[in-house]
Amino acid sequence: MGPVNNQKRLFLPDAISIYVQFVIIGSILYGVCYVWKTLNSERRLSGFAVATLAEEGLGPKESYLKDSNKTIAAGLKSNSGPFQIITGTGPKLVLQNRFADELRNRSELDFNEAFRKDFFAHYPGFDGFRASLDNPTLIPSTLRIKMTQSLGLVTNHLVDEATAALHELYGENREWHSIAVKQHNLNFIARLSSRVFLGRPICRNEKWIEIAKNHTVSGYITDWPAVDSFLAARDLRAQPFFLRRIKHYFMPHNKNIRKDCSLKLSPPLLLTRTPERHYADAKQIINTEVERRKIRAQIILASGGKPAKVSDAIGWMVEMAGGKEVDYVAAQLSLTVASIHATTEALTSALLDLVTYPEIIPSLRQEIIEALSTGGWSKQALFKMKLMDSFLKESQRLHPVRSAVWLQRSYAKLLMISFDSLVMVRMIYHGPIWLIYDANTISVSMNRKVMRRVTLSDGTVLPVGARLMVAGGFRDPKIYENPDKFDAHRFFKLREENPNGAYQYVSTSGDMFGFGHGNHACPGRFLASSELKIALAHMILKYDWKLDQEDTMPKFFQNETAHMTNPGMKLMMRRRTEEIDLDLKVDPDLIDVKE
Ligand code: HEM
Repeated sequence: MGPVNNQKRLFLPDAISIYVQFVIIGSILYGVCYVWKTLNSERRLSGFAVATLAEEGLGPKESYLKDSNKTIAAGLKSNSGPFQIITGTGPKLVLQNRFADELRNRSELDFNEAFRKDFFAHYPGFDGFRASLDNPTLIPSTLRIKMTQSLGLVTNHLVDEATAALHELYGENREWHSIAVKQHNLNFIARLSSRVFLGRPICRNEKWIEIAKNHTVSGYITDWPAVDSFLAARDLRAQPFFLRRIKHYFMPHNKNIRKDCSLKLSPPLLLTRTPERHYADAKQIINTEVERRKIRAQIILASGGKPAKVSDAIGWMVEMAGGKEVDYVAAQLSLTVASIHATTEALTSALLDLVTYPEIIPSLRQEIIEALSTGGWSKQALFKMKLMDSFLKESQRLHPVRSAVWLQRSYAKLLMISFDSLVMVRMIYHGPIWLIYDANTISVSMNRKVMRRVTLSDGTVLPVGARLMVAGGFRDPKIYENPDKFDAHRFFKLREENPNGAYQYVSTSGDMFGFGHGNHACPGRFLASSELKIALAHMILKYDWKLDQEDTMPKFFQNETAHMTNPGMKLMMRRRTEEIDLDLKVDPDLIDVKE
């Protein structure tokens, strides 16, 4: 009898132990399932035309990656009903603007799920995106219920912070000088937002401000700071899906957002992640503050007093969570992702409009003076700034974060921008290319995923699993007279003719949804409006602004369907003497506000 072979086999050679065979076969099966699942989700949707820039010899995916807006514009021109575009993460439906109202409150459509795939929430480093996806209702409901109720209280805190931050960030220089305006604005908005999210002293803690900015808005394209987590996601989308899982370890923006997130071996030989740096640092700062507050509240209660009314998001979230286990650190990071980038963009676009149309400055100054002269800062004073409201809405109409067409009034030089400077900011890989704005730009919003089948009024069936977006009517000549003209008074006049609140900055409608529309419309827009009005009131009364004629770089860039102001853009400014005193004389915690 020969030797007995005790080694059991599956399909692999005897020499490989049964356990290793299980691992190998399991991995192969996992790989096959992953490829099958992904291929399935990237398959085109049957029954919907595919938009493509065929006249430029491009296929659907190349068309979208080269110029998403032109591709969408082409689709809208040649289709009267919904059609699909082929993005880096598979097909998406584009619906004509007439469907916006019909879809706005459909419970079959999910907002968060629309982003899960595009923002790689399951990859290391994308913690900010993951936090909002994992707990989709806490933040919107905290903002909708608690923050909106406390806007009066918040106003004084924002004014207090604006006064301190403006002096530190923009300075007192009375000579004309040039500044990289977006970077200043980013710091300014990070300070204001952090005051509302975390209160004092954290909003002035340099480490926290760095986290708040870097988690959403850091990184570099050549020498220009940009939005790291957004760029990391964008780079990944441009990769073939089967390489993403490996390549993300080596891609620059992905490496940045994963900083300190190194792999290490721990028993029993499992690969684990060390905590993400932003998260670990934020946890230390926020937990210390939560402890400090608990102790203060205990002392006040013990002495028979009543703790003060909560005026920031830490307190509101605790109240909303009602004792449930919540990761407040992840929630704070998620708030910064949702708010700081968009509000910085809005402020920077508004300043650009201000220097491009300086004739509006005297009227804005006059309105601020009148609004504040009868009772100082309050929610009501902000409401009285109706021209400012209209100016902000017009700025958003022409430059929504999700899209815009830049009216090149004073920028003839831009048209001569050299090919070289575009190449300088051309994206690595075959990813999207930054562009200066052109008239083909189309605004899209209302990103949703179909969770249950939806039949539209025209009979079109939206299949389960499809992701969709709706085209806006921001420049529709049937809705807006001279739609390409910047008219700071446009919404002021419309508001006078229709006093139903429809034309306020924070109102959304089926054609103009810079803040989205329907049950997922931006719940932070009321805060954004207050922040922007307070910031601009200070900036307009305390400083003169003008274009920097030396700065010939493009003012806006396009990245897929998102649009952003140039992070390197420069403006000229100098300190002036304000007509009225804008600064609070009393600690906002001591001002009694009736909401
Ligand atoms: C000017 C600044 C801002 C703009 C232009 C903006 C724009 C938007 C847009 C377009 C959406 C999608 C809505 C939809 O698809 O219907 C959205 C959602 C959201 N925004 Fe904003 N936003 C701004 C500021 C803020 C701020 C300051 C916060 C936080 C305080 C915030 C928190 C959110 C949240 C949590 C959502 C998700 C809502 C949900 O899940 O239902 N945003 N925003």
